[in-house]
Amino acid sequence: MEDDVLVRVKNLQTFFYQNGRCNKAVNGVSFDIKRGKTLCVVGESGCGKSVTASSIMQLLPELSRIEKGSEISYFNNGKEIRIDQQKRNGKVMRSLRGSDFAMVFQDPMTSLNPVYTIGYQIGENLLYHTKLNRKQRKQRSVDLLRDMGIPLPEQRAGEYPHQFSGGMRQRSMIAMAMSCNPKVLIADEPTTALDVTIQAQVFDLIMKLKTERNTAIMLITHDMGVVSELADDVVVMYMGNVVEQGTLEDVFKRPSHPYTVALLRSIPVLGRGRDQDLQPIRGVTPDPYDRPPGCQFAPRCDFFKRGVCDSCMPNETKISESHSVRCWKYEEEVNHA
Ligand SMILES: Nc1ncnc2c1ncn2[C@@H]1O[C@H](COP(=O)(O)OP(=O)(O)OP(=O)(O)O)[C@@H](O)[C@H]1O
Repeated sequence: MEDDVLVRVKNLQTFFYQNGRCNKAVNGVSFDIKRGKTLCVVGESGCGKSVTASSIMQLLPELSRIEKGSEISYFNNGKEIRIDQQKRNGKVMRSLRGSDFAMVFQDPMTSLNPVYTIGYQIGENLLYHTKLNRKQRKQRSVDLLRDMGIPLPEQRAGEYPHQFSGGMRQRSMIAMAMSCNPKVLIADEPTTALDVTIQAQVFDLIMKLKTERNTAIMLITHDMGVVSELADDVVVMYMGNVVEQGTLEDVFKRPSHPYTVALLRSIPVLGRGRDQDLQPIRGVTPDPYDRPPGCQFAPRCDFFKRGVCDSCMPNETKISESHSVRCWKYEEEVNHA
């Protein structure tokens, strides 16, 4: 095992069961989260980004289940901790969450408790995961708020979430997440509720943590512009599958899955010039409870389409050491090479 892999997700399948129907929300997802790297997971709404993150943190919504055959391995000083996904080893996960792995959610107001001060809420995480006494916890909470760029941290630590602006709440959430120096920070659309300038400040902060503390970042976004600025590695998801993954250069310079190509053509990307011709992706995503049997993107694919695409799901094919694609075009090329 390479030393820099901190989380390895292999064939993750997380399904929802409702009224006798099944939604294969995450269906065979594999990737690594590596020390000091930013992995951006990108794809349109409902493709399974958040459910993948919740599966890694073992914080799944009701009605969902991680299926047999799924593997998530956590690495601590090179030692592998594998959680039995069926038994969900709560005690081990609780000790990992907050100390080794932390998560920042889309809307800080849903994660912050309105009746406790910000300082108290940061201190609570320290209480569970460190041996610091009350005074030390208080001091560390103030230091963390200062590190996150919150002015007058001594005073702010004694204030309540409603007294903070949206950007400051998100910074406090990051302070809370970083309180025990986690090795992995999962940020699920952390700037959705913020305006553009504050978004940039929050991303700057996350990137500072990556460089200064060598934290591994898994950043979930639907914004290819953000990906192009921040990612080292990119995972592109569509309807529960990883359709393409590779380094930033692989995915942006040599996009290979028809969905990635369409996604890049449909959004303005910095550096491509003013005359870029934007083309929306035709069609809509299918009903997640009634998915097509073959490639999930086949009904909308304009670039490459064979009969097999409608009937069978392609496997992931490696097209270079760092770059893989789930598309029949590449599977056929590799098999016939
Ligand atoms: N609590 C839930 N109950 C039922 N179905 C859910 C729940 N959460 C997610 N799903 C379903 O799981 C699938 C994946 O959803 P997920 O939230 O992971 O998508 P996403 O890519 O994160 O989208 P967004 O960018 O909108 O957050 C979708 O089909 C969604 O409807």
